[in-house]
Amino acid sequence: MTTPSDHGQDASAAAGTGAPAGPASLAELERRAAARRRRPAYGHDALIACDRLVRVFTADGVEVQALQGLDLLVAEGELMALVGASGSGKSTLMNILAGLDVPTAGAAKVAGRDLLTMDAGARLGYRREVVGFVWQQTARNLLPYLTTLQNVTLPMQLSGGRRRAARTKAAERLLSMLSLDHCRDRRPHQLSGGEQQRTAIAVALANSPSVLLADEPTGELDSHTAEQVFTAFRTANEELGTTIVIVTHDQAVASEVRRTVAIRDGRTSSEVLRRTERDAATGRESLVAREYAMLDRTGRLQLPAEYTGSLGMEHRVLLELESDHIGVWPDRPADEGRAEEGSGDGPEDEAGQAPEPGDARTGMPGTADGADA
Ligand SMILES: Nc1ncnc2c1ncn2[C@@H]1O[C@H](COP(=O)(O)OP(=O)(O)OP(=O)(O)O)[C@@H](O)[C@H]1O
Repeated sequence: MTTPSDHGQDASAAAGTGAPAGPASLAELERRAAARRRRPAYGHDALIACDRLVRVFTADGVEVQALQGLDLLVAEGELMALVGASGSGKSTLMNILAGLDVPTAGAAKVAGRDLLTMDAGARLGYRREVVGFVWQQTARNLLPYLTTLQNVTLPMQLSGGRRRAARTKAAERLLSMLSLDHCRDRRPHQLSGGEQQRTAIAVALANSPSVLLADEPTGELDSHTAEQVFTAFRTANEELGTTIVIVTHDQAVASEVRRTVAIRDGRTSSEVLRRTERDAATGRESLVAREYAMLDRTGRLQLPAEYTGSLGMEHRVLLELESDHIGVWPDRPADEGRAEEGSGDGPEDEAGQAPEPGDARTGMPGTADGADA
């Protein structure tokens, strides 16, 4: 076991490489370089790959870093939610993924398209064919003077290719899939809020996009209607295989998806994964949610504010490498820490017990649902 005083003495050993200290031979450096070249690129198999994404806005001479090196991978066919406090950068990210805004730095790829280098023509094609979006404000999703059917066929018409009869047939199939047949010839003001949002989903799916992005799609709806709209997203995901990313404050939506990613201060900070587990003894199935802190590619970790706050952690912390976890400790003068903790080679609690995994002081997130940081 290392102690806090061991830190910084042998970076390679601390990193667990087991490599001897001292300069590496030329052959060793060549071997490492070759291994690095063979390693697949970050996010090579993801449909959405954001790599250290930065977006800086300048307003009245003041810089706002809306995204501060955000990493996010979304697999093809996933239905996932993004949550986060107001101002954390969710809409900024969605606008970039929608091709409406360009990041200041970093890399972002969606379905093989590079969002930083696309020219205006490629960007238009991207918005028409690769991504569909559903916004919170229904007025932004639908044209008020068109019927439901016309709203859905319009994107098909704009991208060209299909004949009128084929467009109508494809639109009717979408309406039927989302239980909107009865709305076919109505205009938006003749639809309920939920029907409007489901129509917006049909419009967004019109050109069979790889990705559907939704920013607070249930924000203006009551919980029952929100549930119906979420069911429409699930249907699109299951029947068409569309990858779906939903930004939401709605805990019901966030807890129905398999993965919820929380954004804090312009970075992904934690992730809740849900999976069904079967009890070996009873055979009963239950949904288990586990919250993880995100470790970015440069090794940065955002500790939950309630953990650091409860232990008065500020500015710097002590790290301790154990065989199966890393301990994170408040920075207290060594004497004070030792006096309170008693003797021994590692920090202990008041009862002289070493901390267990799941203890906030270990820095290991416990089992919890809801990741809105
Ligand atoms: N066009 C802009 N000009 C200047 N600052 C901006 C601009 N757009 C966003 N910001 C700032 O960037 C930060 C992130 O904003 P963003 O809208 O992405 O947050 P959000 O998580 O979507 O918030 P909300 O949940 O309230 O919509 C905020 O501090 C915001 O004020």
